[in-house]
Amino acid sequence: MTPASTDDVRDPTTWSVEDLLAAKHRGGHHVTVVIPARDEESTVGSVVEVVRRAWVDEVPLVDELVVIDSDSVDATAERARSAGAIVHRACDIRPDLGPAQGKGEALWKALHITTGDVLAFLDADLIEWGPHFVPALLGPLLLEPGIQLVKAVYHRPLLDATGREAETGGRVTELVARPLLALNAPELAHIIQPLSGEWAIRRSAFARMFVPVGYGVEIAALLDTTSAHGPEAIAQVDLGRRAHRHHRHDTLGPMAVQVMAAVERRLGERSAADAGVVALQQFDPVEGGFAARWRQVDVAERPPAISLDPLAEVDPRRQDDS
Ligand SMILES: O=c1ccn([C@@H]2O[C@H](COP(=O)(O)OP(=O)(O)O[C@H]3O[C@H](CO)[C@@H](O)[C@H](O)[C@H]3O)[C@@H](O)[C@H]2O)c(=O)[nH]1
Ligand SMILES: O=C(O)[C@H](O)COP(=O)(O)O
Repeated sequence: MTPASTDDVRDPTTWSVEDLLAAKHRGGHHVTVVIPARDEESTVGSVVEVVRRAWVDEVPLVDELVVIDSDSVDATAERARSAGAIVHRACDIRPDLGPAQGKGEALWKALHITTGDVLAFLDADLIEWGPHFVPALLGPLLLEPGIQLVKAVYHRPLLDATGREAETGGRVTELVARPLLALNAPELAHIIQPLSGEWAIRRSAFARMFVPVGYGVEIAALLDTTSAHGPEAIAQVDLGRRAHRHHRHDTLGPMAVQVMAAVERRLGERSAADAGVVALQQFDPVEGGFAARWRQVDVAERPPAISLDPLAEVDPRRQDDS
């Protein structure tokens, strides 16, 4: 097997926390970590706590730690707040813009209430991971001015019900995202985890993008960064190993639709996605045949945040300077 030797995969052990703090100070950067969370009461508290202890309390690398509560019906918000995060409900941010639900919506809404010029995203369902994720994701943005987007690379096991490693995970990655990139954007085929939920981006770049409200947000950010800045503006960082909660196969269908719709939009193709909602029909085996089950999959996109709020691209601490 060829090792992950693509030239752009950074080894985060080659920079120190002192290097990052110095670069952050020199560049006048303000760093925000955003954790989107929908019904993650069992894990969000520990994700917040680990980041807060390491990078807010002990080392001043992260200036703002925010959880966007994405329509949770469990105790996600309470757990995140008591672990030390600032918590906003996605639906309470700019309610004048109308309702939408999904992971991309949570990240897009974060643009309207956060202050960092550098944004790092972490999923809230992480099981195996570590505090090193944060400085690793931030490194290329703080140390290399030409980098706009940083994607995490990791070994991602598929865990069975007992937590045992059954095989390699990333089912939508392998069956949908990677084939789509091979067909339509071969200049991104070297991205090892195109759908990784752990990524970092400059506010100025993210605020200029159309953002799919659902799980299309990662592939859209990759394609849009490439269109605006070229593939060389994307760095990958090796984070080691990461495990998360797995979806059932049938709930990955809507995720796949959202990833495909985001790519189709960027190819300028007309498709069912133009309607904003795609009806996905799935089938359950029942006695004597199959029962159809319909899922309405939201493939809408939010416009660039700066088109609604010109200040969304500016670190709000600096707005008074102008
Ligand atoms: O409506 C939603 C759905 C999910 N999430 C949160 O988003 C993160 C990732 O969601 P999850 O359902 O765990 O996604 P994965 O199955 O892990 O999907 C992978 O692939 C997706 C498709 O590209 C990415 O968006 C994910 O970040 C990436 O981890 C988690 O913190 C969720 O709580 C929301 O905030 N709102
Ligand atoms: O990123 C993906 O491909 C999906 O989230 C599925 O991941 P999993 O197969 O590791 O659960």
